Amino acid sequence: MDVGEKVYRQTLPVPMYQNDYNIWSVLKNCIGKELSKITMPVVFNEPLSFLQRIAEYMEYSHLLTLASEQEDPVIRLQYVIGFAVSALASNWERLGKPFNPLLGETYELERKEFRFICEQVSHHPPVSAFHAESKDWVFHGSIHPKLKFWGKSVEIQPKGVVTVEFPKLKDAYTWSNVQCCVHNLIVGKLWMEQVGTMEICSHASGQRAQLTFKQAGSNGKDLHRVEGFIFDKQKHKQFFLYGKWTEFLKCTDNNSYEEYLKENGSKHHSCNSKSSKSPNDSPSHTSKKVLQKLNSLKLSSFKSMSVAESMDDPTEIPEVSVPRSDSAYSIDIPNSTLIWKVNPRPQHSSDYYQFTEFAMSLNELETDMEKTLCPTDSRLRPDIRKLEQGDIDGAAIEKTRLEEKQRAANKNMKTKKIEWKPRWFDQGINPYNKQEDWIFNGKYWGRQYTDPEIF
Ligand SMILES: CC(C)CCC[C@@H](C)[C@H]1CC[C@H]2[C@@H]3CC=C4C[C@@H](O)CC[C@]4(C)[C@H]3CC[C@]12C
Repeated sequence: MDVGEKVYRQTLPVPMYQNDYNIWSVLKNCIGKELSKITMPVVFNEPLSFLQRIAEYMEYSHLLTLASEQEDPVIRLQYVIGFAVSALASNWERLGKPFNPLLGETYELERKEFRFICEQVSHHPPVSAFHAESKDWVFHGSIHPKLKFWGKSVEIQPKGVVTVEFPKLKDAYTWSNVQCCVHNLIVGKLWMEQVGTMEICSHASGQRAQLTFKQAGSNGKDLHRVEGFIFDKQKHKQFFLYGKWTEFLKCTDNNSYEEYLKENGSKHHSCNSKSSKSPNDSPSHTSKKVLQKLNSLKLSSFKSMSVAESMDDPTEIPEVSVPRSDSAYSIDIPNSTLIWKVNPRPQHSSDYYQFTEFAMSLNELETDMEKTLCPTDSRLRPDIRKLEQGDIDGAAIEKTRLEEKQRAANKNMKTKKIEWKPRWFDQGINPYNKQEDWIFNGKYWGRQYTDPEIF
């Protein structure tokens, strides 16, 4: 470490309260609701706001700096892909629910390499917009998490676009996030996977990468696995990428990969046209046994779920168990380079909501920070602070108070016909892929806040 480099907190004030409540007893009342309307008892929460959770994308931001230093656009693209995959790593085993951000809530993070700001720009539907910048790159986007219940599992689709720009290089990349599935809502131990296809486009070079986040599969052998290709402008496969979003990402040229396939064909034959189709075209089906259980729970709001469509799928793993990844299956293809590797979790992580070291630091009120912090910053939320300190009852009281305060404020605005306007982002169109997006207005760091009182 450099002398004088800032040290951030590496743990929380107290270990978490270990609850053994059944999540289904709460969730059965939430079927069909959107994420911002799901209120769960605070014991299911982790002491972070969803805005802080988005800031966790930044843990491996050095990959963007590395990318900005590359002259070869295809190597640059490799690092951008590494960054996109690395941004998901902190989700591994994180099954606590982050706090729903209040409308107008903000979260800033200033680190040596970058500064980051996130704002809750809409409450119904919930949309969070973020913008990070360093001297070499800009990373921004908006996220609207959409929830879909499938009975024993829930699928969360983080709608929205993310963009990386290298202004000096006049280069830009966009992609959208894959889906996140949480399993075993009714019985068994919760577990999570990221599934779907991620397409990363380089708008300057016309190159494109397609990555498949695989479903664990019937024997769990593909648990957390990511695979895909970089295509050149003529749509020829140029590089093969492989790894796990929880561990690492490697890259090799397509010739080495094909050579490897010829020699090891039967052992490793994924990522053909069949599996590169989104594995999530058919979300997990609900088996008869589970259906019976659901019926016995007499769910009134059950109509909104499509559970009856395909009742038993014999190929499916029983969802009550957590699949184990077959690490022996880890492949190492000749001429590979390691693009990204995960930081190990702190030893005490399981007593602290499975947080990474980076996550542990996010709610820290650093010395003198209060003097400059925007009054709507997540760090100043009393419910999150109380949970972090182990005061479950206090956190619950504060959480209810804040939610009621927000409801009253919304009602008040409605009667006065005032429309909420986010302070730091404007609704606009993404210049690269023309999708709807939220654009940073640049004013936050001037620190002239005209803050609404939300806490
Ligand atoms: C059972 C249900 C209702 C509770 C699940 C709560 C947790 C596990 C859910 C709720 C919202 C989810 C997040 C919503 C959006 C994103 C952005 C995406 O880029 C990575 C995954 C991530 C960060 C999800 C991780 C899992 C998540 C935090």
